[in-house]
Amino acid sequence: MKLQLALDLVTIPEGIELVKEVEAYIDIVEIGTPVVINEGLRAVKEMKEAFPNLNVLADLKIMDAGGYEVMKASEAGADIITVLGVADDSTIRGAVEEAKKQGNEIMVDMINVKDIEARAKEIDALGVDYICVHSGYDHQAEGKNSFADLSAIKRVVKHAKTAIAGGIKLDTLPEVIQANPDLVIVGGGITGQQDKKSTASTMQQLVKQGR
Ligand SMILES: O=C([C@H](O)CO)[C@H](O)[C@H](O)COP(=O)(O)O
Repeated sequence: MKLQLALDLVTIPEGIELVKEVEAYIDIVEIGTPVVINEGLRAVKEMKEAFPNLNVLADLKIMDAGGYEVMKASEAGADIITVLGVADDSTIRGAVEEAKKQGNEIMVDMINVKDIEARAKEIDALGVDYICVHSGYDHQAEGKNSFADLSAIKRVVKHAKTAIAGGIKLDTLPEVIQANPDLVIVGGGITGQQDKKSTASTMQQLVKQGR
């Protein structure tokens, strides 16, 4: 099981400073959608240059032009790129094809997918690398989480790795780990803490106890 840090509400220099603090405790650093909107793919490039040994995920949440957008993110240095589960199969196929060419990985974000189990089964057959259940900021504001969705995809996904994101904090991490995802994604649960280093370190220890 691995830990991904999501950077959403920071500038590039703030993100780099933050990763310096917790680099030893994370496996993947995510350039969040708001950062890509504010700063462009330059944020991916600068993060990869600053931390060549970390995997960098570009959270583009691709909805169309899968192949083209994966190509641009790959040029910027992304190792993993996100595509939406609600996108058309042709978009996901294009993204997978391009990522394979570039030696990168595709994560499908299941945010707002209504029939999680059925769609996860279809997406798994498209050859993606990760399927991620996700309660976004707006769902979190309504008190929702994705813990049940994680169990649902674990029942049907046979090939892809599974991931979970959305409002995960130190106190809810043990429940997440029990469901045994391959990857846990944490944003505010680390970036919003006073002591980011010790929070990330404790989270890493818990995640490592999972498989
Ligand atoms: O993808 C995300 C969200 O849609 C905003 O871009 C976040 O990276 C994801 O939710 C993880 O962040 P936290 O919810 O703060 O843990």
